[in-house]
Amino acid sequence: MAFYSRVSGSVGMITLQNPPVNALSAAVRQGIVDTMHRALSEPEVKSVVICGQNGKFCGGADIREFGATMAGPPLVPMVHLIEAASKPVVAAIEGIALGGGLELALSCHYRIAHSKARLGFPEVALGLLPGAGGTQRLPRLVGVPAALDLITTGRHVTAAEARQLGIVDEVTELNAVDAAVKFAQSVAGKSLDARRISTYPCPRPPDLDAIFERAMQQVRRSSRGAIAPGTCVQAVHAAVTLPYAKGMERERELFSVLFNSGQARALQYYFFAQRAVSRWSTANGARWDTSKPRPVRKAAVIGLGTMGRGITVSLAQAGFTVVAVETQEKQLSEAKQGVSGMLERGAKRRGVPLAHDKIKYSCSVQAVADADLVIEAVFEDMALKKTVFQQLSAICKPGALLCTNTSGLDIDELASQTQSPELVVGMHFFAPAHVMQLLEVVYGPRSSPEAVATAMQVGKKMGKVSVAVGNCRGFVGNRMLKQYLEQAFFLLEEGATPEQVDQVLEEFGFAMGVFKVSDLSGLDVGWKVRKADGLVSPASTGTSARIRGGSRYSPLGDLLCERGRFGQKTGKGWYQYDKPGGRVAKVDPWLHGFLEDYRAQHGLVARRIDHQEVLERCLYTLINEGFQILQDGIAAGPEDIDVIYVLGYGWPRHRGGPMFYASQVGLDKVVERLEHYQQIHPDVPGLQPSRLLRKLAAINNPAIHKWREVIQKPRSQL
Ligand SMILES: CC/C=C\CC(=O)SCCNC(=O)CCNC(=O)[C@H](O)C(C)(C)COP(=O)(O)OP(=O)(O)OC[C@H]1O[C@@H](n2cnc3c(N)ncnc32)[C@H](O)[C@@H]1OP(=O)(O)O
Repeated sequence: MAFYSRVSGSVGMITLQNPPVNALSAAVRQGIVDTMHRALSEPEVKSVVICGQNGKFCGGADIREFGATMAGPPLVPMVHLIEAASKPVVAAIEGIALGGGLELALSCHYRIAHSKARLGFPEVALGLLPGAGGTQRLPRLVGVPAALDLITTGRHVTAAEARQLGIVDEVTELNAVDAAVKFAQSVAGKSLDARRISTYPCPRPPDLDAIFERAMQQVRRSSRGAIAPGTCVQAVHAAVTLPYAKGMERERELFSVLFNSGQARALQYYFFAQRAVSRWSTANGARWDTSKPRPVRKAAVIGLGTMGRGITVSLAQAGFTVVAVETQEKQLSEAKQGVSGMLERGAKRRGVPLAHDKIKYSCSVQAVADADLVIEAVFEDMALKKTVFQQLSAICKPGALLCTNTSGLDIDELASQTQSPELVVGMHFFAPAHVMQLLEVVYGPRSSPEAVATAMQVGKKMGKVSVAVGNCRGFVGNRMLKQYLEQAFFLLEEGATPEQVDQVLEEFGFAMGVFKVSDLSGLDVGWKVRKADGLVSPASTGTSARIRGGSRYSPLGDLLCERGRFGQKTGKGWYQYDKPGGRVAKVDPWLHGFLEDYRAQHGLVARRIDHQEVLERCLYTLINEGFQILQDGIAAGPEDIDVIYVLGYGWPRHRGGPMFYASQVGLDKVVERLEHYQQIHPDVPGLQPSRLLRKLAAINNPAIHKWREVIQKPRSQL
């Protein structure tokens, strides 16, 4: 709602009240309309201030209402009522003015912002455009290039930048509501003719066509199939080419297309999914609201390879004191240089102070003795990790949390090397660890709720989106990825090429196809793991080179590694590069010949594989494993999986994540297609639909938020 009060005798004050962000729900919109009428009808009131309760102006339209039937007064007539008011209306912007909140502010005649406020049009991230006049008013106020930038990227601007752009009239370090009241008194009775943004002509720079062409090219490059950014450009174009009223009609038409799109539904689902994962729960019943984290001031990192360096930087930037350990002098000195460079670049980019003094380097593991939390980031080798955990258990102070950055090894096996297995958890960062937002916090059967809560809290302080997951080979992300990779290899055996598979996946919206990613991360990484698992050679002589444990296996990746083709780092992998370390993937005729020889050697006849088969086999097996993970209680809900895939594996956000995507395709269709491929490839277990997937499909595809009711709680692992 919005409540009305009178301050200093002549100022009508309208306060938005809808915690936590004063979103414009039906009740708030109704409240604004009612209180505006009241302020305009009271003769003593000479001017009006609109503000938000609890230091937040307004977070925009109430996203929770988007799925429901529209109730209450619509936003557009509401903002027109304010702009047309005969008394000056001043927006007092504290905290945030986002989306519909900024549109509300732009309909006011003046805007006063607190210096810490952030303003923006983030609708594009929800698959929308600013549909309450934002696309028509902003270009009139700040010009076309700045409006295109803000509306198509959704970026938030500081109060200082908003002042520079002309979005706000004044910035104050003091109480913005008090400042707005004073300001409102000072403009009472003044003409409002020059203050109604909708009456401004839209600036027309001479190179207008080129500006729009560039904007379209830019969004096409960055949007990977998302429709909202390009539609935002079209709406701003209408502001330049049409009179205001017609521009508003065009904005409404374009908004309606987006609002009713599957992409908007996916992005809005994802918005809430990303917030839902912080309310974690584990298979044995521990929960975010009943588990208290331990205080962590001093952290330590063991092993300063690529991952360890990124983790060190991220911890230091988050304000932790860090002990960084690398036992070899030479590697330690290289790591120091590497970390310093990363910190300097980070400080420059983010305009924050350098965090060098937060880090102490050492060659000795003893240096971590008084750390509250230690993250082991040595090579992915169980024997080595076990030794490190035995050492840590002997050295660290009682109560210290011992974490491993393994990307898939057994957390419980590591915990069993220590005297306090309840204090062992996985903290699986994604490369580059100081950039990537995702953190899988992996609890073993013996990890205490307090240990999970502490790792989740540390991740949050590091600016990560932390997702709590159970302990199994590959956890959530890499376990699902295995199925996806496997299908991609099988498709090559059957007649596809890496570029064909990648093109299909990139058209779907992945930033890079599976083979390009594999070249980027290094083919040798998976090879080492497969070797350690004893997969690289057939179990016994006489067993087919393409069978392991009775199931189909493709040795293609192993064969490339045996030839020294590790991807970008060696200049050759699934593609060729102009030099080792080169970035531009080029089709490699050698690889095509190699695939032909391989097929001939194994009696495989290449066939034409269409787009649909590539997509279905790669995605549906990955999704199927996701259902198996839910069934096993490794992830608490589909949101956890979707957030992991969007933030860690480049799944296109406008498709919501793999589980949401499956819900949109229809679970019965996913089952049907998996069964179809399973009949053709009975030796591929990943094509066998999981029990949970079948169960959900059989009860008529319940909405994704209902799945948790069907997922059986696995028995406690404790
Ligand atoms: C005609 C249509 C015209 C306009 C369309 C729009 O206005 S669309 C909405 C545009 N606004 C946004 O996109 C803002 C979205 N919110 C945010 O970016 C952040 O929440 C925000 C406001 C920067 C605050 O961030 P913070 O990290 O402090 O908190 P958190 O994100 O965890 O949010 C706290 C809870 O508030 C809920 N919430 C936030 N914004 C909205 C909203 N616009 N509508 C409804 N609910 C919102 C959020 O879900 C959190 O609640 P939770 O229960 O944890 O999910």
